Amino acid sequence: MFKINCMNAIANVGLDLFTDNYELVDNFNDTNAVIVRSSSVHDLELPPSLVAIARAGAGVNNIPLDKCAESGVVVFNTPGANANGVKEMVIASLIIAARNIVGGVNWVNSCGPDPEVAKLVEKKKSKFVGKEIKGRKLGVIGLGAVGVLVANAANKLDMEVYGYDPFISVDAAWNLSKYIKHSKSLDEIFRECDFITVHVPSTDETKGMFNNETFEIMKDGVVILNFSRDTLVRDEDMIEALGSGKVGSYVTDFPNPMVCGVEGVITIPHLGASTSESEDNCAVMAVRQLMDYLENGNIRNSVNYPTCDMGVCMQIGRIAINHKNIPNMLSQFTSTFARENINIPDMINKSKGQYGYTILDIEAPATPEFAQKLREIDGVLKVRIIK
Ligand SMILES: NC(=O)c1ccc[n+]([C@@H]2O[C@H](COP(=O)([O-])OP(=O)(O)OC[C@H]3O[C@@H](n4cnc5c(N)ncnc54)[C@H](O)[C@@H]3O)[C@@H](O)[C@H]2O)c1
Ligand SMILES: O=C(O)[C@H](O)COP(=O)(O)O
Repeated sequence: MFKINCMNAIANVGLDLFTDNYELVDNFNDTNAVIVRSSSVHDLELPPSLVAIARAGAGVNNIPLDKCAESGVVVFNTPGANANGVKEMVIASLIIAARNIVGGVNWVNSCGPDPEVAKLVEKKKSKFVGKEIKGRKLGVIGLGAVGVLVANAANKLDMEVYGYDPFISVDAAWNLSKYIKHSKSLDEIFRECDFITVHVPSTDETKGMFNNETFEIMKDGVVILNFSRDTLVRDEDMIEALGSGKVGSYVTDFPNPMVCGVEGVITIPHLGASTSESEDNCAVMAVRQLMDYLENGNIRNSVNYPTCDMGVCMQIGRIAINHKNIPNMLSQFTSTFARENINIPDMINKSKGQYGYTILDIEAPATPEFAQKLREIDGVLKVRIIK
């Protein structure tokens, strides 16, 4: 029986995939696997029973990836599963910002049940004249699952779209419309664009990429959309840039005490992926990946361990080993079985950065004694008996 702890509400269509061999538990401390959305895992002690964390979503900055890898805990995410939800929100936000819709709606609401409201609206609506997005320049920073969809959709709305992503994947490049201008530098995006939307992960490299220096390069009145993470923007610099008119409007999906209520900021309560479709997609993908890992040892869409797929075990036994990516691991694993005269008809060994993963199918039952011998090898982080 596998114990699963959901740290956030996860869509039933995903949870319903769990068979009788799974139990949903409230306690993080003796769970085998966790499903999480944006709750932070950083300050939690990882229990020895924990083997995997599935992020039902894209961003994994709420999970201590290295600490997990070091404890043999595989972290998964669900690439692309919520991208359409975010794309639609970005397109809505482009128009909301260009047309001062929030300002107009707030003003009408402030009129209360005034019997003259219809007349008043016609008299005062000129205060809320906006601009159309057609023909205006949009810069898309990060052309992954979300960025590509945003770039293509904005192009179909007749915007002139510039895209920047020095690490673009082959798949993303294939999916990108030929009408997107390829920017080779961030400066080009900053210099040329009327609207800039950012779709990169929060990392040490992307942290604070919107700051006084980069605002300096931008056009006056530029509109910035942030559906990635608040860490990408240096808030004090943003507030200054809004005050001086350098930035015309800042739409962010990540309210924090610095930007909430500041004039020119449109704060959305992290709703980019909050659609029933995105929630369902993420839940189904997260649960399928977890089940394949728990039942077969296979890894798909992990952010801290390599992709590794041996299908379903057709041999008598299977053992999965999370370990450091260092010399001599494999020979130590195979000799553990050779000493007992046990054949290994199939195996796979993959690595990602500092970490490695090996699945061994053996012609004998995988016993706790074997597992213990493997655990004692230097560099081994976790050993699981799959079958
Ligand atoms: N607001 C929401 O609800 C919501 C939903 C989904 C994702 N997100 C955020 O958006 C981010 C992107 O999501 P995604 O699904 O497109 O992820 P993704 O991994 O598919 O795409 C990220 C892209 O950013 C690129 N990139 C990385 N560093 C870069 C840099 N320095 N400059 C330019 N490009 C860079 C990568 O090459 C990749 O193509 C996530 O990491 C998450 O933080 C937010
Ligand atoms: O990174 C993501 O996938 C988004 O920020 C969505 O987060 P959520 O699952 O908490 O809505």
